[in-house]
Amino acid sequence: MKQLMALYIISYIVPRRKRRCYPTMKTYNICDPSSRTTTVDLTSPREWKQGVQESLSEKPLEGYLQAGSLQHDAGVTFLILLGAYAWVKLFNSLTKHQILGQKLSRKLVHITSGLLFALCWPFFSVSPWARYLAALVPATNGVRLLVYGLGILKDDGLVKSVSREGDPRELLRGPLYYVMVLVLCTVLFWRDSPVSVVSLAMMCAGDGIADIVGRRFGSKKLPYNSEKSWAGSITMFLFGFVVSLGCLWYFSFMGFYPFDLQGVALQLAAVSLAATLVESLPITNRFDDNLTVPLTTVILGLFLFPTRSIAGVLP
Ligand SMILES: C/C(=C\COP(=O)(O)O)CCC[C@H](C)CCC[C@H](C)CCCC(C)C
Ligand SMILES: Nc1ccn([C@@H]2O[C@H](COP(=O)(O)OP(=O)(O)O)[C@@H](O)[C@H]2O)c(=O)n1
Repeated sequence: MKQLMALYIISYIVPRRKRRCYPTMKTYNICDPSSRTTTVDLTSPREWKQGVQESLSEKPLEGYLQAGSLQHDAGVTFLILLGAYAWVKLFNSLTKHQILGQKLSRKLVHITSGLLFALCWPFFSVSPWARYLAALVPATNGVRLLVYGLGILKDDGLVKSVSREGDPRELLRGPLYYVMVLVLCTVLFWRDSPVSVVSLAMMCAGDGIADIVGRRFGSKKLPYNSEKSWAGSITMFLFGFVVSLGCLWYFSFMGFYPFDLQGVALQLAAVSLAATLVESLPITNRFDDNLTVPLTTVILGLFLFPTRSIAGVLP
């Protein structure tokens, strides 16, 4: 019985539509249900950009899953909301049983939550409202952070797993900005552009690992910022680059845009370097990293990566 339930859930989550297939190699094919295929030879960043524009210029498949889309997407949203609640609860339990320290717990939630959320995007249908249903997940968590951060309700477990010192008002800064960025990246860029996942990878993985490594191994401070260290910044650059690359590969594997290592490596390195430099600046007291890092990535990413639309509207 349990196996049947598991099979039903998995079959429910993975959209019942033919995935676009981009083999992770020099060329990729767009194979959509009308069995039209386009093969573009990707040998340079320009070709990669042209290839992505062409693949993204395909009209969303009309009528595909339209009938079942809303139910499908609502079901996926509900499952992710449950997952989000359980994920934070898990870290609350690890902190409560002193398996994880509060600071490390917060950073691991910081690194994993947004990435796991973005990795669920392919399970939504091609419907135009999918992104808005998906955005309900971070938006709901934002309301939760507001309610507990303002002290309207109390949840010591939530506060302990996402705050540094256990002060509920901490939820109204970093964590709240974090979920706001998730909402904006979901609604504005969704699966239409690499900018969304690269921005989340830099905010979640890059900025998150900088804290963990920097606190432990950051004895050599930066010349222009005694609060930040070479170890933290170098790790942010490298980990942010690798996780961004992994996210692009994943979305290519799931059929959303082609992946060409040669085509994206330089762009990703530039974005990761820019985000790392901004994060290292002595401005954290006035501008939270959870805003400056994704903002830097989006601005540079819009110039470097092809974007089919912003907020679902052709530019
Ligand atoms: C602790 C967090 C940010 C703090 O950042 P910083 O100030 O230390 O730089 C992250 C807060 C996460 C939030 C409470 C929960 C977000 C859940 C997410 C939208 C969905 C995750 C779903 C997935 C399936 C686990
Ligand atoms: N580039 C960096 C970033 C953080 N860190 C370390 O991590 C701590 C927290 O960094 P942060 O203020 O950016 O933390 P969040 O604002 O990301 O939560 C810093 O006080 C440093 O000890 C570092 O050494 N180098």
